[in-house]
Amino acid sequence: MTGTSATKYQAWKKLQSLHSSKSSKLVLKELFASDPSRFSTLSKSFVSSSPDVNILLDYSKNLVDEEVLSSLFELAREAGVEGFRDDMFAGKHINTSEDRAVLHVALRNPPVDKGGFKIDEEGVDEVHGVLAHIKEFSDSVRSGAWKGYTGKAINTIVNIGIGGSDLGPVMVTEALKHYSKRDLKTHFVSNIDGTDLAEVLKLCDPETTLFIVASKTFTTQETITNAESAKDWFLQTAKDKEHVAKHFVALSTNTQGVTAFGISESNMFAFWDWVGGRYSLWSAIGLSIALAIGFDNFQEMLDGAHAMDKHFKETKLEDNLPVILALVGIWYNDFYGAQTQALLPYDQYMKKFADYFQQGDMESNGKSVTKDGSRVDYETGPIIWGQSGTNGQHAFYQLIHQGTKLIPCDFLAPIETLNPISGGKHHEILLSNFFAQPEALAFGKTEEQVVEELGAESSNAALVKSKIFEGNKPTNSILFQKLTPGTLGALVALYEHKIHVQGAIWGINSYDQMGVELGKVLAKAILKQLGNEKDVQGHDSSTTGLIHHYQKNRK
Ligand SMILES: O=P(O)(O)OC[C@H]1O[C@H](O)[C@H](O)[C@@H](O)[C@@H]1O
Repeated sequence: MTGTSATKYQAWKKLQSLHSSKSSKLVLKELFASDPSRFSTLSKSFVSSSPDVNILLDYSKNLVDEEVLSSLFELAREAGVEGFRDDMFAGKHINTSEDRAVLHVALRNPPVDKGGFKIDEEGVDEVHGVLAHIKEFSDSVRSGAWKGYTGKAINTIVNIGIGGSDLGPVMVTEALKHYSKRDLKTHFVSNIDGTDLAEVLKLCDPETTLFIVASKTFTTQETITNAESAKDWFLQTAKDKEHVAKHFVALSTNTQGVTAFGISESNMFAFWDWVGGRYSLWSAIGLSIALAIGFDNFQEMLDGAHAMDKHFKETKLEDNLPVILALVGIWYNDFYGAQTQALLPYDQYMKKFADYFQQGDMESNGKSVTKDGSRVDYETGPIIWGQSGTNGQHAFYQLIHQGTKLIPCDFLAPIETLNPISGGKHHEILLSNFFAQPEALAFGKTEEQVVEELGAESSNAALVKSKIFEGNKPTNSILFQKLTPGTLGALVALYEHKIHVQGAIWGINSYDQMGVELGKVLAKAILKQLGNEKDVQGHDSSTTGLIHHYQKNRK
């Protein structure tokens, strides 16, 4: 079961020996040549009718054969992935270090009599009440019924939050911009750097701006400081503290912190400790999303995620999309030594998708001890990076094609564009690139092809070498129908569950984030010492030197 060191599994040992014995033979060109049905065998669909979602995962361009794949599925079984998944859905406290359930799936779960899972955990029965509150509030702001202190409707939303209280809403409001109410501007302030807030405030009118203070703990220094400064800015004009109620709402699990800040409980949208920050966009933290795209679209996103939850929970491992993504990822991460994983959406609306999963994946699986406290002797979470195609092609793809590093890539694209301008010409060009890149990465270009192409110039041996593409670079291609709220919900849930499966196999706790604490504690101690050179105590000479340099040179 999870908590076990992954190297102890028989299947892990088998995969190690398979890697040594056959990795040189896993050549995509040959694998495809010897099996004309490779695509149909190694591609799987996820289809939902309500909401309408259709996602095809083609994983045939991976360095795997039947034996490797079946050993990977054996690994998942041996590691107890199915039981661990069921424990999550049942509300067991799988976040062991914090003794918490992990129930982002409950946030998008319909009522049990409408086909939802039965989940027993305190707070789960409050989920639909909070959603109703989100609906009521977002409807009233969007319709103009909610008035600011001078009687004007709200036309600007500022979400103040950081990490999971920022990245999800930022990514989704961008991804679903097509569905948004354009006369309601949405801004996000996260950084403690005063520039972030100052630049956003320049775009705001206190009479028509609504601030959402989003913080699970309501203790996060950046968020509370930004929220206090926003309140001061607001009161410079509004004067009376009573007016705060019309312009500030809070999203939090900490009622006491919220009321101490001056926001009344009726303007607070609650969630629960079993919602991890990086899994919280489905909760009250999604209020800015509901405001931007309307509650019905927000609900459709939840429904799309729930459809993926059902797929993950009920589909056998071999046909289970999150499991497949997780296992091929482990193959490269732990046996080929790949350090990173690129997410490359060929959809401009999804330009923040990789940024979002940097926190989603790296904060979840950036761990080096197992749940039972042993140091792992294998690699855990990959470095996640990427950006929208085709921009990436003109920036970093050179290294993916011809560099020395193995970079597994996920390509994602919609079949239908939401903006078929110029008769759909742009989309055809975009998709031709989406098809071409994985093909080029897999099959490359041989020396013979280069020589033939170069003709007379082929006597220049260095030129020939520089134009060879070795190929055999692995990719997944994910083709979905259209970027609807339901589809986005399903895609995000797909990657969430991929992270869960990988964490289960590595035996680590994907649901705490102890690694972000130390820097915060040190910063608080340093903040107290910044006033006076004499107070700078207890640091190494580098840190002391840097602080003194700052103190001597500040104006
Ligand atoms: O929502 P908050 O409590 O303000 O937390 C915001 C963020 O704080 C930390 O950085 C955590 O590592 C993140 O997981 C969390 O999302």
